[in-house]
Amino acid sequence: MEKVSVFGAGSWGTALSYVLAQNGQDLLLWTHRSEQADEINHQHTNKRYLKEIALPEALKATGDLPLAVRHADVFVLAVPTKAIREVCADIRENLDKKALFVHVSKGIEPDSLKRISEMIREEIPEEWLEDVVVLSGPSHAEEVVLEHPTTVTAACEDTKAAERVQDLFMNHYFRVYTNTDVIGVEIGGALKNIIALAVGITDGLGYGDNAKAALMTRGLAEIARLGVKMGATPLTFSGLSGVGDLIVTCTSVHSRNWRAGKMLGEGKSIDEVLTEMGMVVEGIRTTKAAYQLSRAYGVPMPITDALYAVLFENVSTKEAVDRLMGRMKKNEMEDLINLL
Ligand SMILES: NC(=O)C1=CN([C@@H]2O[C@H](COP(=O)(O)OP(=O)(O)OC[C@H]3O[C@@H](n4cnc5c(N)ncnc54)[C@H](OP(=O)(O)O)[C@@H]3O)[C@@H](O)[C@H]2O)C=CC1
Ligand SMILES: O=C(CO)COP(=O)(O)O
Repeated sequence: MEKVSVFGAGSWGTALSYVLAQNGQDLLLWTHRSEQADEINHQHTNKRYLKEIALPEALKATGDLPLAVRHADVFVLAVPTKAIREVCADIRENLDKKALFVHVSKGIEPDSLKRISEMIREEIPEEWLEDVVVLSGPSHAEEVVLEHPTTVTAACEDTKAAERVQDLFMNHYFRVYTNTDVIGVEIGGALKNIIALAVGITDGLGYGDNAKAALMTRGLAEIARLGVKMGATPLTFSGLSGVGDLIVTCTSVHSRNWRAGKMLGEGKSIDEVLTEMGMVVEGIRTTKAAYQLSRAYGVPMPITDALYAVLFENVSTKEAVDRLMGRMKKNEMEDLINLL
């Protein structure tokens, strides 16, 4: 049994706490809302994020961040990318021992263009940081808490650290693999949200499965192109955190990114979509970061460019699709050959 604190009690932090509590880990879930901690401790629900799901009684929550830091040797960060630095800074203020940091968020920071493991390493002094492991893959919280079979990957250059995380989470419905390609796993997990937004848009516009397959296939090509230029292993993109997560996010009604895209395609504004969603839609900020990354690395990313134009340049969704279809002709394998 390990002492684990999860930071962030949204859908994913709560679902992962469900798994950890069921696995018999000594688990504490931190939320910045103390009334939510009360609900989890006394009613064993987190209705705002997971509706009527009954949480295990062993899943204890707190609104006291210093207590959560003192409690554990393993910290699981489950807040949106935008909140990672703030939560790390609060943890840092209370640290007095080394800890293993696990992050489960899927995004890239615009402007700095940092991946989340890089942000954590910038915020937590080396003397307190045992290592950083990323846990990622096709895994909607709503299905994990129903104990439906789910597979993810734990990535760290140090295989032993990845295996420790594998042992923490693995059970009969939550299967965890390991991987040493942190860059590939983080890039795949973050950038699939862009493609899910784009697929949602085409669904909202009334286009069919041909458009969906086109975006998923060419989306994976542009994600891999960028990822490999950044140092990822090409094969990672055919794994759980690559094509696996791309499939689940582009095809599931649970995906906030897909749902947001669909509403945009139906003609709603970004503000209307975000208000209606009430949960994080990571792909919006990540589109900005990926647009910047494509320029920084000199990698063409036409789908990202089209979505950027919709989100930040007021181009209509229909016009963005027409621009994508009207691009110059090319050989399908042209850039992919270089990945081998
Ligand atoms: N949901 C899923 O199935 C999966 C999500 N992920 C990733 O996990 C990450 C978290 O997503 P998810 O749980 O779904 O998001 P949600 O929107 O469901 O929840 C986010 C949680 O973080 C809290 N939060 C936001 N900002 C802060 C802050 N500054 N300090 C403390 N807490 C904060 C929110 O609090 P409040 O209630 O006050 O807003 C909320 O509890 C994302 O990067 C997502 O891509 C990965 C795999 C699966
Ligand atoms: O990453 C996810 C599933 O693996 C969740 O995707 P959404 O954030 O689009 O809901």
